[in-house]
Amino acid sequence: MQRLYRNCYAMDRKCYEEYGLTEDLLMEHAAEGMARQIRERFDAGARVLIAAGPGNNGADGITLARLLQGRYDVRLSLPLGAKSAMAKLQLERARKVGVPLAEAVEAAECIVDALFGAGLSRPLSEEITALVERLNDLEGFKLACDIPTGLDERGVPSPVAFRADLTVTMGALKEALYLDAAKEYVGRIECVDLGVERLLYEEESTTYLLEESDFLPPLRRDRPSAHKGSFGHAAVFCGEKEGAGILAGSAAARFGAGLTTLVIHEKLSAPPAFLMLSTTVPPRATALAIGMGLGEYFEEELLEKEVVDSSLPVVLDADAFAKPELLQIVHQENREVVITPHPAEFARLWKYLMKEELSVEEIQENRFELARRFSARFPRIVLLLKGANPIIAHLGELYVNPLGTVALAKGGSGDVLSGLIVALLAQGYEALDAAIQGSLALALAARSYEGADYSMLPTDLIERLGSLSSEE
Ligand SMILES: NC(=O)C1=CN([C@@H]2O[C@H](COP(=O)(O)OP(=O)(O)OC[C@H]3O[C@@H](n4cnc5c(N)ncnc54)[C@H](O)[C@@H]3O)[C@@H](O)[C@H]2O)[C@@H](O)CC1
Repeated sequence: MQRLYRNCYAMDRKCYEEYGLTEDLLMEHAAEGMARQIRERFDAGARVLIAAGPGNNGADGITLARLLQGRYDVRLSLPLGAKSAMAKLQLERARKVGVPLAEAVEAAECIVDALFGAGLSRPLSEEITALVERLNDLEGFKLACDIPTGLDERGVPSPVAFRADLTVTMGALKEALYLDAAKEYVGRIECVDLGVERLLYEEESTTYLLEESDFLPPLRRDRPSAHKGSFGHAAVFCGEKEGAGILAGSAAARFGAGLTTLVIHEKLSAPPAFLMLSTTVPPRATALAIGMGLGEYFEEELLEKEVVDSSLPVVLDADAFAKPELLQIVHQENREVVITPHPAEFARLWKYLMKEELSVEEIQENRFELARRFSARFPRIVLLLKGANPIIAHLGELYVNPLGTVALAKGGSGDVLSGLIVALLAQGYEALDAAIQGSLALALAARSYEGADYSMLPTDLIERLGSLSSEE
């Protein structure tokens, strides 16, 4: 797990005030971090085009030009000149070592975007937009300095933003790089130390980035005398769209629940043989999941009695967010509760609980902030806000999972996720751990799928659950 920050200003200040470092020193490390990435990828003589802006992001780029000059065929483009004091100083140094200025943007094996970073404060002009488009159209490897040009401090992209293969970010990881929309632009992300170890640079944070190594597969069955009752009993409500409930139930069984029952309204056509059926929650159930394909089958009274009045850990998903009777659960703060809305469902939930209308676009642009606000209002509830980079919120802390792939963009992935979470709740995991591990398992299962990304089925995910490891 790594820490994420809204910005690095306070930590930069600490470097100056407490550690006696200078801006110059920090910048040298920033540029050296980029140079290292380039040296690892390109032989001497390769052409490197660096587009540098007027501020300190540009100054990082100009410093990089100096570091590479002599070994590479460097071209430095300064479309807006050098304006900050550091940019001017770095340009003077770059000139002295003979860095050539590019008249126009020209083809290169490596293209570095150092136009704007953390300081982007207004929309890109037409001239810069056209420049970024030209850079995007070039064929070479694309490296963004700190933050791709065009992403604002939240990570919201301008209509045109630099599309990087690699973003080398300075000092610490920023939330903006992990907004869903930013995933189109950032490419791989590497963080560079700025003259002190990251441990000394970083301050406390309440936001974390999940990594592959955080995944712990469900407990192995290492007690030979154990029986099915030792691994919990997941009860999954299976409603109108019965496929959703069957997927969730199958995922729960595959992810280790000792018993899984589909709670149904009437007979199912052909449930998998390993799932049991019941019209009520079995008395020995240890966790519930409800909402996936639920529709209108179940009477309100039954839901109240079997789900709301129960104290069992519960996952609420999909249609559950359209049922006020089920949403009472969000106020049951002594219960293990995981809610897994996608942005449109979160909008509906927000309106109901917070009495405020939000569009899906507003939610997507402010995912971190809204997840924080939700958690401040309902601290005990575990929120898993779905998206390209799902955010899990609990007690004011956020956990971001960047590991999922676009292969998951298919109906049924969310049903599998609910199944994973309820399987872990049934086995006794706390809600936060169940949400984190379920989310990681889903992402790792998708990454281990070898077919074309458009072809993955939810059942492919379920198949892979038995062989997941964090080394994948
Ligand atoms: N301690 C530090 O401050 C460090 C800063 N570093 C670099 O400095 C960057 C931040 O530098 P700055 O704060 O100077 O910010 P930027 O260089 O990102 O941009 C600020 C400059 O661009 C102008 N500007 C903003 N939006 C514009 C727009 N749409 N069109 C035209 N001009 C626009 C501003 O007026 C200002 O002159 C970081 O992203 C990072 O690359 C690194 O060198 C590490 C240390």
